[in-house]
Amino acid sequence: MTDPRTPPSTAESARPAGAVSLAALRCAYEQSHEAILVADADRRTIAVNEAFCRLTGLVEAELVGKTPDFLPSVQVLPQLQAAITAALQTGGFWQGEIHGERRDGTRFTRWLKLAAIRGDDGEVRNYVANLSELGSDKEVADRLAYLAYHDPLTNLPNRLAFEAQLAQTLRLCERGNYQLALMVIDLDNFKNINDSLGHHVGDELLQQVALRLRECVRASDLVARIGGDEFVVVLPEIETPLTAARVAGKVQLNLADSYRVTEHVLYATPSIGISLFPIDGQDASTLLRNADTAMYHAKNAGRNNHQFYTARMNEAAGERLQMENELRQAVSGITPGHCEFSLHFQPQIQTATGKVIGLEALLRWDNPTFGRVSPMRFIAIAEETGLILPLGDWVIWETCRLTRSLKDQGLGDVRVAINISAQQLRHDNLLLLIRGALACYDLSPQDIELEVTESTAMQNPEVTLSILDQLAAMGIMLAIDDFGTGYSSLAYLKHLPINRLKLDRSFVTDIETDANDAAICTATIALGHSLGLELVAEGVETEEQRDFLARLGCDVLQGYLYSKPMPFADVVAYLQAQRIATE
Ligand SMILES: Nc1nc2c(ncn2[C@@H]2O[C@@H]3COP(=O)(O)O[C@H]4[C@@H](O)[C@H](n5cnc6c(=O)[nH]c(N)nc65)O[C@@H]4COP(=O)(O)O[C@H]3[C@H]2O)c(=O)[nH]1
Repeated sequence: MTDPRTPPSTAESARPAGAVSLAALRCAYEQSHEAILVADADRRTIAVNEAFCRLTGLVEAELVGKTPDFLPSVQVLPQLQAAITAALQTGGFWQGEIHGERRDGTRFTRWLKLAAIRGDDGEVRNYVANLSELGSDKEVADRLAYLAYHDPLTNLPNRLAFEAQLAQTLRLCERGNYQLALMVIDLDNFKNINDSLGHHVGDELLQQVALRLRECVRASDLVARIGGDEFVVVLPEIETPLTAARVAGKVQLNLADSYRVTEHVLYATPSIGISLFPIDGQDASTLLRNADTAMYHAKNAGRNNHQFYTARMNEAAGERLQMENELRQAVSGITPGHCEFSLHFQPQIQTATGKVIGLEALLRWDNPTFGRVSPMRFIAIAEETGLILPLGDWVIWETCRLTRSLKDQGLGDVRVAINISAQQLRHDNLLLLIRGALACYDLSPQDIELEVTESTAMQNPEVTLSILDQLAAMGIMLAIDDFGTGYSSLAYLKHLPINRLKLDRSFVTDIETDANDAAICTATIALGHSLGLELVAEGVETEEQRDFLARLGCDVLQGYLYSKPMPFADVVAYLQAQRIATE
């Protein structure tokens, strides 16, 4: 199959050079029934043929030297204009249906083919626009082929075109004994950007990414968009895997640069998975599956990196599936007598007094097959599968039950913080659920606090704001967790009804040795205070960190220096010991 982006080859390319005179070409151009416009590299009209003048009702003299763009009487929608520009830059060609108006006000519809003509140095010399009637079998076929094989946003080949071209390239590689590399590229953070800044920003970002990707590879390499923020690059005939690694490095570097979209400066680093033909697969679907697996490993390895597929990764994928099944069973098997989940609690200490003023509830999962599984791991799976909703409900009810138990033991002067994930926050029943659990255990809203991560708070700002407003109106304290790791700005946060910022532990860890981290902590504490927020530092492990944070005026400290998260029975003993010590 031919790339539908490729302009149909001219008859000239099949003839010996010089066989067609310029005069003959001029004549063909003049007598063509199709309206033709030729522009220079700055998109200023140089010439139009008679058919063009007939179509538009304009004369050549009115058009020559004129911009904007190719077709003065044709209205091109702004989105279409961006797509045309992107297509001309990436593939040198665009075609599609357009609507225009003649001088007399009547309207016309035509099929436009637009080609960028480049000189030997690769620079654009001219643009040629060709407008033909819709409706001939050939045009309809061209049009359908174009739409079927293109991603309309970036004008890159779509998944269908990619699969067909990859299959064809693989046959050539097989015959020629060549190696081929397939890269799956996923944008880190794209969902965040799309959710928080809107689809139009997301769309434009994807168009810019498509352009940068094309710039990273040769014209003969295939670049396609196969899903929302998922792109693929195929490098045929590579000598060694090192070539693929080099290109991946280049893609990382290029894509990691900032993007300017409307008034926003954005960052969207890539996670890249690479599979190689023939060692990682002989056919398109195996290669794609394996590159995808490698891409997930790149994401887990901290994003913004590339990973080559290895057979070991499939074992890990198998393990991931098994864990998902176990988690599903564990969630559905929660009964009063049997539960693989439990809550641990970590104290929060008031810096000024050294008193325990709060606890953070942290979920634990002990599974017969996997043993104790880190929440970083199983919560990610629970979020991907939707299991976080029933699991999160359980955490809320269990926290309230144990908070009641603390009160009954005379230890009720601490507020207990609960982590809420993005899906829970946006689920209709959250408010009802919290009201129900508080009422059931005879607690007041001030007995608990909800923590949402910075990135959760940034998603769908309008919806988030409305939910947080309702929670705040109930009298529930709200904290932003992992602060400093996401995209938010304090300017946005000041509109949220929050009480606390939790400084991410990655900044606290190196607070004494890393000047940047110290500066971030200092600035965040000062700015947070100026917005009337309380600052909580997470991950305080040493006395030096404690003293440093105390000097900066951090209000509350939490970390191994005071205590690791502990089971409920231990927390009761801990609080009792604290109480005796301070009495
Ligand atoms: N190295 C070090 N680590 C410290 C220190 N102090 C506390 N930590 C750890 O830091 C994490 C703090 O919780 P988080 O930021 O909310 O991060 C939590 C939270 O995002 C998530 N999580 C835990 N429980 C729940 C839950 O019930 N619901 C939801 N949605 N997420 C939860 O899992 C994450 C990890 O939880 P944990 O493994 O319990 O890890 C906890 C805690 O054990 C320290 O001094 N040094």
